[in-house]
Amino acid sequence: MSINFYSKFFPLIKKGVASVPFQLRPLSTRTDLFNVENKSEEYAIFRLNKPPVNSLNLEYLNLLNNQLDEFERNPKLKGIILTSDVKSTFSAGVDILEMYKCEPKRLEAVWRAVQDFWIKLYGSKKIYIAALNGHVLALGCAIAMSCDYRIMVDNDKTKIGITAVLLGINAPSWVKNTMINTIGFRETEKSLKFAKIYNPHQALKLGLIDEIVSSDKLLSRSEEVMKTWCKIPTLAREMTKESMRSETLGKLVNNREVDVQEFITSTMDPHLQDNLGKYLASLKKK
Ligand SMILES: CCCCC/C=C/C/C=C\CCC/C=C/C(=O)SCCNC(=O)CCNC(=O)[C@H](O)C(C)(C)COP(=O)(O)OP(=O)(O)OC[C@H]1O[C@@H](n2cnc3c(N)ncnc32)[C@H](O)[C@@H]1OP(=O)(O)O
Repeated sequence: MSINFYSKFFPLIKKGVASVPFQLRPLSTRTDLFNVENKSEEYAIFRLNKPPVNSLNLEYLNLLNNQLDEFERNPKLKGIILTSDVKSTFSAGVDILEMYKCEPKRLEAVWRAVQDFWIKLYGSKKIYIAALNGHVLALGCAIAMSCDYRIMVDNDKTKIGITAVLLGINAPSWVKNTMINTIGFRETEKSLKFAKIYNPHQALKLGLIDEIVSSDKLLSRSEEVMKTWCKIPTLAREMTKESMRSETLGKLVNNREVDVQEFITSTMDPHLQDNLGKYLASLKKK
C-alpha cells in the first residue's frame, strides 16, 4: 500500500507542485485573512480571519489552498488545529455572492477551488483538529467534517449543519459521503433531506462533533488532544488514515469534471438563482 497519500493525489490537483523541494519555513505566517502560529515543530494553529463570517470566495479559497500546500511541504509538522478568529463564526461556507448572478467561468473556478480545498484537507496525512468557535454552516460544515476531530464551544446559539436543500441544492456526493463517514447513512439522509441544523449538544449526540468545551478552553483542549495524537507512531497513523479515506477521496478525484458540470448547471438554474437572491436579501435584512 502506498504510504504517500497526499502526493498520490496531489499531482492530479496541481501538476508539478508535488515536486517542489522542501524549504525551511518561517515560524509563523500572518496575512490579513488568516494567521498561522507554529506552537512547536509538531503542530500549528491555523486561524481563519475574514469577517464577518469567513465566507469562502475564490481569492480566499486560493489563499487557503496555498497554505494547505505549505503545511504539506513541512515533513516535521504532524498536525494543524483549524479555527477562526471571527467572533461567533467558524465559517458560513461559500460566499453566496460567488453563486448569485455569477459568470460561468468564475463559478467554475470557484468550484474547482472548493474541490481542491476538500481534496487537500480530506486527503492530508496530517492530523487536523477543528476547534469550532462558532457557526459551522454549509461548506463550513463539510470542512469541519473533513478534519480528524471536532471540538465545539458550549453555546446553545451556535449552529452546525447543511441546509442546501431549502434553496433547491442537492449537496454534492462528496459532501454526502463525508457526512455518511461521520454520522452514518440514516442520520445523513435525515440531516440533508430535512435541512437539519443542530446546536452543539444535538451535534454531539449525533457524532457530528466529538467534544464540547467552554469557549475559554477551546484551544487548550484542542492542543491537549493534538499533543496526545502527535505521540502515536506517525507511519501507522498515516497509513490508517489513508486506508480509511482513500475510497471516498478517489470518488471525487476521479470524477471532478462531472462534479464541476453538475454544480454549474444546478447553480445557473433560474429557479435556484431566484432562491439565492431571496436568501441573500433575507440575510441582509436581519
Ligand atoms: C446557498 C446556500 C446553499 C447551502 C449550501 C449547502 C451546501 C452543501 C455543502 C457544501 C458544498 C455545496 C455548495 C456549498 C455552498 C455553500 O456553502 S453556500 C453558503 C451557505 N451558507 C449559509 O447558508 C450560511 C448563511 N449565513 C448565516 O446563516 C449567518 O450569516 C450566520 C453564519 C449564522 C451568522 O449569523 P450572524 O452572526 O447573525 O451574521 P449575519 O447573518 O448578520 O451575517 C453577517 C453578514 O455576512 C453576510 N453573509 C452571511 N453568510 C454569508 C455567505 N455564506 N456568503 C456571503 N455573505 C454572507 C450576511 O449577508 C451579512 O451581510 P451584511 O453585513 O448584512 O452586509
